[in-house]
Amino acid sequence: MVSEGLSHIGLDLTGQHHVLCHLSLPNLSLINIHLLCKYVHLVKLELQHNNIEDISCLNHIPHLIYLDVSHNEISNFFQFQPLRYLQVADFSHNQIPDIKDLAGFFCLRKLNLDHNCLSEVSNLVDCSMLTHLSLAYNKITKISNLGNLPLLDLCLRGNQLHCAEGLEKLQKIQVLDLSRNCITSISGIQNLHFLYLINLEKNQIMEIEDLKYVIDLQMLTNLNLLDNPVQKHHNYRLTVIFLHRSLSVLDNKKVTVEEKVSSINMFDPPMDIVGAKDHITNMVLQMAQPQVLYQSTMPTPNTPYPMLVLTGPEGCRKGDLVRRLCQEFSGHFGVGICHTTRPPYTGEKNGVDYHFVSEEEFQNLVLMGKFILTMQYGSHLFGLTRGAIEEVANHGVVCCLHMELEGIFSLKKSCFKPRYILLRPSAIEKFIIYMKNTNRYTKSQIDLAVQRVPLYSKTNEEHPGFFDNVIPSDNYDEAYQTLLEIVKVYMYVEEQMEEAPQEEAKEKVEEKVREEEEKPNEEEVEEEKSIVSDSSLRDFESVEEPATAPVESDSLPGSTVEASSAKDQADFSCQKTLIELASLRKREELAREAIFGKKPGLHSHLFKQHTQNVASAERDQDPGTHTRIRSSEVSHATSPLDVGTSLGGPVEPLDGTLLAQTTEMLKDCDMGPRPESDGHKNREVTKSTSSDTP
Ligand SMILES: Nc1ncnc2c1ncn2[C@@H]1O[C@H](COP(=O)(O)OP(=O)(O)OP(=O)(O)O)[C@@H](O)[C@H]1O
Repeated sequence: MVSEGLSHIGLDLTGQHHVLCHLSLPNLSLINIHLLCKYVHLVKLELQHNNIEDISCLNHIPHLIYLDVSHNEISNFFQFQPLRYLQVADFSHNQIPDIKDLAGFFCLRKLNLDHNCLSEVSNLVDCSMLTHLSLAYNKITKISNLGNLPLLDLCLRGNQLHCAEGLEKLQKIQVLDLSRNCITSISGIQNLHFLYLINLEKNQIMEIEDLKYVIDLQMLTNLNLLDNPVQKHHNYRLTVIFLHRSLSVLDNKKVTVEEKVSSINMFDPPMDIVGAKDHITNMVLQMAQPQVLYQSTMPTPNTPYPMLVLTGPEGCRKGDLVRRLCQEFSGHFGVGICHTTRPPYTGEKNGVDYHFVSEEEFQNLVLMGKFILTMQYGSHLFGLTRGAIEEVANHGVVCCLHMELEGIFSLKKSCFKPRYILLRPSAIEKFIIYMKNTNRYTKSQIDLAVQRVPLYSKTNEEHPGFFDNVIPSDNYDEAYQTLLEIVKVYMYVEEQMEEAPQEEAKEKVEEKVREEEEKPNEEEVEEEKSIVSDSSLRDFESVEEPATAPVESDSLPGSTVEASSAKDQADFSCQKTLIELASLRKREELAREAIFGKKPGLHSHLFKQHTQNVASAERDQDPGTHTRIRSSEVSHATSPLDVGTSLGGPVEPLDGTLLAQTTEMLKDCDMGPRPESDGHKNREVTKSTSSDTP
């Protein structure tokens, strides 16, 4: 029987004789193997699935490298002289109650003691070559005595462990199987940085929180938490995938790219996703409501309603800056008052600083589709309603707002095209001191604000042009002065802010325009020349209209895609003669007056560019180089037209052509106002209007 099991000819230790060095005798019901004492040259011995109890004959086989005595009846583990060359030993499926001293087994690399009766791990610390140890299905209750074995692979499956403590020093370990135990906490594995596979199937891990110990394991790609209570958690899989970005297999199932993206979008969505979601939500809710035509903010195809938005981390005093600007230049700017669920700070007034509402009220407003954007900041909700902007626009002034970055990402998706100014604290220490000194902010608020400072800088770096300007916010007064300079340029308000001289200049221009209208056609070219040379006119039109390409005029006014910002228009507007500009401006004013039903106020001068569509439709291009204004153009503007007013004020004369164009434009977009005016602030129309479209 033995001779049949022998194989593999090799040299004996002297190197002079050939010997058969492998012996395999499995499944033979062997009980006594004493005979093997004579086979001293064996290096590999396989005796699995027999009935062997005594293996002391191994004392006589000193060169053994591989030994498999699994599935026998051995209870005296390693009761033989140390086999100093033994590398692989399989003693699984026996009845071994404890591990004897293995100090002499210098070369032992793999030891399998599965399915025995071990209640603890012991006597292995001297196995300085041991890389694979399997102790599955024993009765081990505690991981101990593993010292700093160079283990790469440890299996403790099917024992009675309650925790993972005791593994801390196994710094090289790569594969850890702790499945089928009663483990509730995996504390102890957090520093095993080479782990790439952890099997925790069928344990008692309850909370996602318990997984914090694996979060820092950068090499971990395969985690099995099957049959743990934690799996019942809402969004369990995406949560784990999010917490551990390098996982490629979770619960024996491949982690897909879609899951990775979804998990990030769910738990740490990029700002543009947050903005887009917020925008879509608000738009869908808005569309479920009867549609309203907002007149005051209604952009022409090329001219957006002017708005100014200050952003930056909480505590950079953007709110104060907005309020100060609007107070000092109330004729030009008005604060758009947002809603919030946060309680008012000392001195804050409802309806002035915010509309302070309860969470329930806020949610109701959300469901009513009132908001253009919402965001949760800290534990409070903030939101900007369409009405808040309209309120300011009705006064014919620029709407000023302040908000966090998420708000901007959402607002950028809307039809509004504000100017965005970033207030950036560069001296963080000073920023913190200011926040502390106000006694307004809690520590966590300060921490959050400080933590978000880099977010703004990063957005500014990664999205060039995202903010129109960046102002250091370290010094409040300097920041205000810089802001003033900037808004003058943006909003064309320099003249109006400095008032008298510009007003005069404006009047002069208007006078010239009137004169122009009254003059016979043939004199126009001459007159144009004289007006161009008028320096006061040049002052009034101090900002040049940039050169351009034609613009598509069939865009949906106010649509997310089409409404172009004043900034964008710089690229599209025509080079016009000064007289033409003056005329256009005049006619634009008249059109506005008709729509608003009142003098439009200064903000019509705050538009950065002018309605090129109107211009191209209205002007009569001379075959020569000059553009002529038909005298009829302006005189038509005096024909009275009965249009319902948003404010119920007197109806001003309107240029019929322009109104027809506007109505046509609205019709094109399926959003024409109802013929009968209801005299209310806003009129309902049947379809989506100038408000945002998702
Ligand atoms: N509708 C909104 N959308 C997004 N963010 C908003 C909105 N309204 C206010 N915020 C922002 O929420 C944050 C908290 O508002 P809060 O009024 O408490 O700030 P603050 O202490 O006055 O900050 P700051 O000094 O920067 O004005 C601020 O950054 C504010 O700009």
